[in-house]
Amino acid sequence: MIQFLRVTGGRAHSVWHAHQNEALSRATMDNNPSVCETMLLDVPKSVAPQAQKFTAVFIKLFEHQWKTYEGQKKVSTSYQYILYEFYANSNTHSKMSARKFCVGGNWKMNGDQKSIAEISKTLSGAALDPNTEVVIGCPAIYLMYARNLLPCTVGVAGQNAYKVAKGAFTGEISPAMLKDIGADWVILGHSERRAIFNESDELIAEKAEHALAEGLKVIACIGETLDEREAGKTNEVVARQMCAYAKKVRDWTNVVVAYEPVWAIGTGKTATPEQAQEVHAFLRQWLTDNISKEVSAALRIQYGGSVTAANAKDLAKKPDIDGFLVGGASLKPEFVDIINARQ
Ligand SMILES: O=C[C@H](O)COP(=O)(O)O
Repeated sequence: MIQFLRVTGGRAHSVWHAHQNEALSRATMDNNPSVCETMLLDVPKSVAPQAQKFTAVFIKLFEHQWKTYEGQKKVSTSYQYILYEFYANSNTHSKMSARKFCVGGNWKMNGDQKSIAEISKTLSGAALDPNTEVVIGCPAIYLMYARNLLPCTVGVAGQNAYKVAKGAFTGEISPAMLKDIGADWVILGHSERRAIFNESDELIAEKAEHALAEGLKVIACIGETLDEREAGKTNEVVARQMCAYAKKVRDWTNVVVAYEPVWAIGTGKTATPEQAQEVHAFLRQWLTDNISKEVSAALRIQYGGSVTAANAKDLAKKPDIDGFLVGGASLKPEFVDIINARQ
């Protein structure tokens, strides 16, 4: 991927270079820098759509070049600096985008037909970052309704599913049923299921095993309580929860882990980006040590717990945070900004 982006970036830059003289002379003739800017911005769009993320860098490149062209000085120094920044930026971005950012909205036991229609309208009318995968965890009774209203690019998740396909399990739903009505994901092991409905690590792992076998993708939740954090047991707790999943999950391709510190859920008390990153980095290392380097590099780890539009951007900058699982804010228009946090 890094090599691909280097090549793409390099190719886009070569074409930019080929156009810059013409652009600058046109701008000079017209005495109008915007002519030059328009021409240069067209280059990455036409040559390398994959490199559109670097548009901001091209604007910067243009600005520096224009200033130096006017002043006829330090052209090569600023040019080298900008190129350095361009490639540094490319590498950072490629590392971050190796795992597709994934934002889940967990509506929990909220919503009715009217509010679901409104949220769906907001999401349908918004420009959602195409580099972010979006999944909505909807109450089971509204899943089909939401599926029909949400943009087709948005996945739909059940918030629970039992560990067998069918039978005498009054009140339960199965992964097969979720798939049958168009859901492609299921959220399992949420702390509310663990605390209120007494779901054990083992039951949650069995549910994950069965859901994966039925072809659903799984958001596998983990996270420590406040007491556990204060007792210095955060790593021990999340490792125990991961161990339970690992006993049942053979193929991690369709799994996203959601790290949700229980003390941050619905409390307005978000983990700082540093606190979240620390646990995510621990999980990444745990995956390397206990599963494989490949799984560790590819598995997406979401952060959940009082994520809002105000804190999403800073959290999203952390290298091991690959998305969010959002509760309250996913019911509001600000969910769009959370989806677009990496932009
Ligand atoms: O599944 C989502 C989490 O429980 C976070 O909920 P929250 O964003 O309302 O804190």
